[in-house]
Amino acid sequence: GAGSVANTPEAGDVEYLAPVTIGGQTVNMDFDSGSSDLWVFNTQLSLNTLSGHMAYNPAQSSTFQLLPGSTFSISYGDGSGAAGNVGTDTVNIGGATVTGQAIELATDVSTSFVTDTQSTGLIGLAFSKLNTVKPVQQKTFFDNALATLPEPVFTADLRHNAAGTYEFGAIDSTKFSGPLAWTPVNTTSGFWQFTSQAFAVGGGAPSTSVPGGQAIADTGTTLMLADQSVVDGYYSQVQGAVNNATVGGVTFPCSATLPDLQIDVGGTMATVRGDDINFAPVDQTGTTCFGGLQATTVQPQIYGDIFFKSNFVAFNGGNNSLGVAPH
Ligand SMILES: CN(C)c1ccc(C(=O)NN)cc1
Repeated sequence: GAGSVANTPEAGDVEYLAPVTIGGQTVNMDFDSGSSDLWVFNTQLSLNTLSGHMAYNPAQSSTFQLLPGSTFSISYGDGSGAAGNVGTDTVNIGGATVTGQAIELATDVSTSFVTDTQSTGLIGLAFSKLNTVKPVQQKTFFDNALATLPEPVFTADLRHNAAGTYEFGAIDSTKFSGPLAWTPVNTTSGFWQFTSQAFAVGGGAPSTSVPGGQAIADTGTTLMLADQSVVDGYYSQVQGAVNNATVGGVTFPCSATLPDLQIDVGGTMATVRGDDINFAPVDQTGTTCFGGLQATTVQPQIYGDIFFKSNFVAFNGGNNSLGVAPH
């Protein structure tokens, strides 16, 4: 059946957590459409590492089974990562249930995961070809659930500083305005990748072509990382915007009025609200603010939570497409 859970932004909308029940144990996890491993903090980790975290205890689950000899090791775009061993258990997300789901048990996690005490791990929702388990690659929760879901979809409804929803198996049309604009997904990279070749600022004339012209929909990335041409074009319209090497990206006066960004998603222009591009102050005085839109020098571009705060997104694993609408 379908399943729906509330998600909650951590402070500053840095990441969005939602409850997942594994072998009867409910933990909060980071739903990540930009990776394909489900890994958890668990009782194998040291007490120091576990301090402040919830943890999954396989010994307390009557349905846990170890996968002997299986290991995982994952690293993310920001240099963070985790590694460990693997078992299977029953996973239930708001009623959507999978038995025999690969549960990757971290025995090593990088610092940023240790300090992020509200998160018990990640649930990867990209394509299973990116899963890192060896010797036998494992499937994502969504892949395993596909055949049993009423509709082969999951949806992300992320909001600024407010509860939203992750839903499996249904599209709740009360969560967005107007029709969903559907775009085909190129699954070759293993990401939810689509064509994004143009942009406009504050309703101005659309740009011509953005180099590379590809982007992925990634709920596990906080910001929106776009080609330099998009970043330059956008911030040229923001008084006082500068590339601030010290803080590592574009900043502007917190008093600036930020224009909306229109960005191509498979041929339809989606809007990212200017307010959501004012990400956070960089100093205690709240004078200088850090942009939610930043540059990436690599392709594809990464449309993270900044994009999702203005756009409801449906991920269709039946025909490999993305549906986008303002919310
Ligand atoms: C350190 N943490 C919480 C991360 C979580 C997710 C990611 C990521 O790139 N997801 N697509 C990176 C880091």
